[in-house]
Amino acid sequence: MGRNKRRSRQELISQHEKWLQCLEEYKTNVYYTYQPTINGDFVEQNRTNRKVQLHPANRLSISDLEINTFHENRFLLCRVITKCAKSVALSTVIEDPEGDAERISMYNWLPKNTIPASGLSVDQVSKLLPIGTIIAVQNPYYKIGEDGFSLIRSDYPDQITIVNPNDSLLSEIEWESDKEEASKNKSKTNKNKTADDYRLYGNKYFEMSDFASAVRMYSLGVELDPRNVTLYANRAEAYLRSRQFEKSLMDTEIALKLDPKHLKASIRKGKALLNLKRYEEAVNVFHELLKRPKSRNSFDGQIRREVEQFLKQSEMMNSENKHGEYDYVNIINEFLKQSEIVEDFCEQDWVHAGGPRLNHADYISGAIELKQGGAKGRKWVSKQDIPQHTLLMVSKAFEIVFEQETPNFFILGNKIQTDISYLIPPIAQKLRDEPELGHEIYQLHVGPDMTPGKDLDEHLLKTVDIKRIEKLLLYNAFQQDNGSGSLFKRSSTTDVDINGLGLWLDPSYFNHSCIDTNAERIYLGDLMFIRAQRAISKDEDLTFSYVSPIFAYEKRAHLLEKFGIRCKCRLCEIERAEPLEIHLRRRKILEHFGSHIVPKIFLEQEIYTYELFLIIKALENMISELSSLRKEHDLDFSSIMLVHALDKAYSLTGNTSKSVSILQKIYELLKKHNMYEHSSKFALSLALQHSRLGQMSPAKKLFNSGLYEMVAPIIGDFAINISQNRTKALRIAEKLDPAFIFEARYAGLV
Ligand SMILES: C[S@@+](CC[C@H](N)C(=O)[O-])C[C@H]1O[C@@H](n2cnc3c(N)ncnc32)[C@H](O)[C@@H]1O
Repeated sequence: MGRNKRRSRQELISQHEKWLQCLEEYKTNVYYTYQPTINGDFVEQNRTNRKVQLHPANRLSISDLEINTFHENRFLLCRVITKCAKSVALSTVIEDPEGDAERISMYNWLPKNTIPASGLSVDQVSKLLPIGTIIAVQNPYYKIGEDGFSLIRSDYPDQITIVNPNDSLLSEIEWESDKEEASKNKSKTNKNKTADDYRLYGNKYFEMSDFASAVRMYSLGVELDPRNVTLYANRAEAYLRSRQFEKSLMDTEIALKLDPKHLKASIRKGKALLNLKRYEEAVNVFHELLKRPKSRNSFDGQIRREVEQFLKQSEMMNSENKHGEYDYVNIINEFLKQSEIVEDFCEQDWVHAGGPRLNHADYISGAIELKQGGAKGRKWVSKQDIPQHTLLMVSKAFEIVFEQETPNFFILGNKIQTDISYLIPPIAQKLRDEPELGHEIYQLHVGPDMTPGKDLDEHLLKTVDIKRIEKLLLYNAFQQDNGSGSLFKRSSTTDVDINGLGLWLDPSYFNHSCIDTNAERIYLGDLMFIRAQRAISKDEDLTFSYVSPIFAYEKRAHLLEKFGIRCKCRLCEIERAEPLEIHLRRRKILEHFGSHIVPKIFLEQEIYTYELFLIIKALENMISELSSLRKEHDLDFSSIMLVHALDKAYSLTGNTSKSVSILQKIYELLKKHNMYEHSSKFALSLALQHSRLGQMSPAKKLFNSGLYEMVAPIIGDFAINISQNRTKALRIAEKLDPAFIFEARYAGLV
């Protein structure tokens, strides 16, 4: 047997810690070859994934496990005692109530495409199953690993249930290691601890930002003295810091019952309410607080100013939430401020400060409603006629990961993009902290293989179900850089180039269409603003495009396939019906454009004058051929980028007059389809071209149109000929594209 024998708890932990250190140091350099099974998952044997009833009679201990045995219909109750590591499987060390420890490898916890090595840091991965999490491993398999030591293996995330500490399953369970810890503590000096001792311990942990331990200490204090107001008030703050807002609110309410005038408990109650999106109640709490006389409870100076600030914020969020009134100029400023690049003194480098998460409220217009319907499932529908550019919805991301928050690796030469595996750990953590959120998030579409959220029972809605989170992200996550909505991408001249991958709940019920959409979205940091793209009639299904219609059919179809969508919009139907030769020819032209012309024109490769003329000729021929391939000219989006390149090439030669007519044609096409994100750019380019030709009157008209088309999707409809409005629009445009507005000023258009 020798090496097969089970290792001690200490050996297991120290071995695992070495492994964690190795992962932290080498990150993606650890490369694994792997052979996925036919269905693509890592499944060792085609064993059953039958659910086991979590009844004490079915419980196993580590000492009951037999090597090479699949313990069908049994479950192992255990607790995580080390941080999780992720290579191919997620691995950690667990203990059972009897005090035995063993390592466990859990497969298929993160999507396959993140393997080899996902690039998630140890801390990010640890959010999946933090230390102390109690799990029930169903149908555990016990085996000898490649290193000759034993391990528990689980192949299906839905076979691992995270057990709530209050679950009745645990009522009879006593953890041996807790008893040992308690007796160790007792044998030390702290035999007669008081509630106040625990308060002080809690405060110490709090100062070290270990909020979970602080909560534990305050709770021990509460057990000794259930009427101790300070303990509840302190625990409320520790809960706030760990973003457990329901629990925080509950503690503030107990504290305020015991002492209705408790200042800190009241402030914390307001903060918890604000975070729970109960804005009006938060306003009332802060408002009441400010009525207090200045001297009371030393309620003046700094604290009073803080409460005034919170009142202001709650009032703002309340009005945003109720009336959809947002201060766009301020929000854009906040966004830019939080997107700034700052100096990292440790690394002696310049880095992004972190993603721009903006503190603003959600809003849903009363003119729309969520309905169940047809083959596409749930959908937003207009309840009345809605004018163009009306604000339909504002939504803050449930969770978002910005590019610069993830290490950008190159594995075998390919940049690994932010993918949904980065979102799974923070969402798992959020649901663990606030299980009530499961109600909302689990209603999202999860594809055909899983039970719909509406059919899940109350208990399942409160569990952390990794497989379900992965699925719902596959169908609902938005990539900000997918060709629509990323506001600052409109300009190649701003420094701001921050994209995130996020989950927005209410916007997830907008269905897709490539063209003929009636809604459009833009992002500012983690906020998504959705407006009516055109005038909408009563009872219309509301749609926006998940992928830009400017993408070629093949690319759109490929992206949409991931959502399980075979799009039936006008554009897709026409393109699908086109003969193969036309497809191939178009693809060939676009490929040639992408590989030969884009680098010269857009990526600023060196270019000689004679080359420029050759490129212009080639582009003219390509544009004319693309146009002849598409009979419905109002749907000829394929040459948009080519026209853009042609315009730039003409500008480089100094021959402006030639680009005007060709730009004009594309501009009209884009405007016809209300594609303002692109049309505004063409209008502004056209304005500059006209001004270069000395045609100031059309130049100014086009400049105004471009300005309107750029700004109206952000702030809503406005009369551009009113000077006050124009000034505001210019202020916003200047932030989005400072270089362009500078040029326009120089050309006398502003
Ligand atoms: C983000 S969700 C949209 C809300 C979804 N209808 C629901 O009931 O939850 C995306 C899913 O909606 C459905 N869907 C959206 N647009 C569609 C379309 N144009 N054609 C078919 N199905 C569509 C697909 O099932 C897709 O995976």
